[in-house]
Amino acid sequence: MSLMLYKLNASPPARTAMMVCELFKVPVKMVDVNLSKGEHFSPEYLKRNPLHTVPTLEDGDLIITDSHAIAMYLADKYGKDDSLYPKDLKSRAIVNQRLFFDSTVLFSRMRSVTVPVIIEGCKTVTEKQINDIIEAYGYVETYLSNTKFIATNNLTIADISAYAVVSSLLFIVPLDGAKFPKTQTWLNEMEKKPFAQKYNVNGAAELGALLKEKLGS
Ligand SMILES: N[C@@H](CCC(=O)N[C@@H](CS)C(=O)NCC(=O)O)C(=O)O
Repeated sequence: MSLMLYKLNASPPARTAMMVCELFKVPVKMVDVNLSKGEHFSPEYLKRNPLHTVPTLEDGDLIITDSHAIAMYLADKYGKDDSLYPKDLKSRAIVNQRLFFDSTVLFSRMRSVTVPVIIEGCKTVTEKQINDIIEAYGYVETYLSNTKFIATNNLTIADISAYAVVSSLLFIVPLDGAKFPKTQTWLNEMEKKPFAQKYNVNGAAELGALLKEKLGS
């Protein structure tokens, strides 16, 4: 039986889940949830996910409602080896930390812009929001100065989730490649990957266009 992934292409966490499904060749049926039509507030969707967010993964009677938890679960269930989500205790702890960094720093700084602009009709991005995003780029740069990828010297699921968000943040604050050269190189490398071409590039551009339209810029 195939799994169900409820998603929206413009959503960075949904794109993380989509890319992870692609990487692990998960037998999944992807279903669009149109947030602008309020489909995430339908009684059926709220029953599935009381947080009314995308992505939501359904695997039989198991429902997971966070992209990071989805990535961890799919890696454990479908990973052929442990390279994308190491089993070694210390490496796994670092990957987990970077996933939580994505959730609590990168994505939360993105959401602090997208909610007011897309949902509440705010027409400006404040200097504080811009500085917070630049600070977040600095954290990514520091991580990438210590290892080739964001958590270890190999690609892991932490790169997928951070990439989905950073490639979207660029539409709010372009990356200064001279100031953040490791981040620029990492982004370029990530963008070339087939899973990114298939499930990230267009969705990020869609979000960028939506932000531009809402900001009237
Ligand atoms: N921590 C969650 C965040 C998911 C999230 O906030 N998704 C946004 C779209 S990018 C959403 O569904 N927003 C609709 C809402 O909050 O009502 C994850 O990583 O999956």
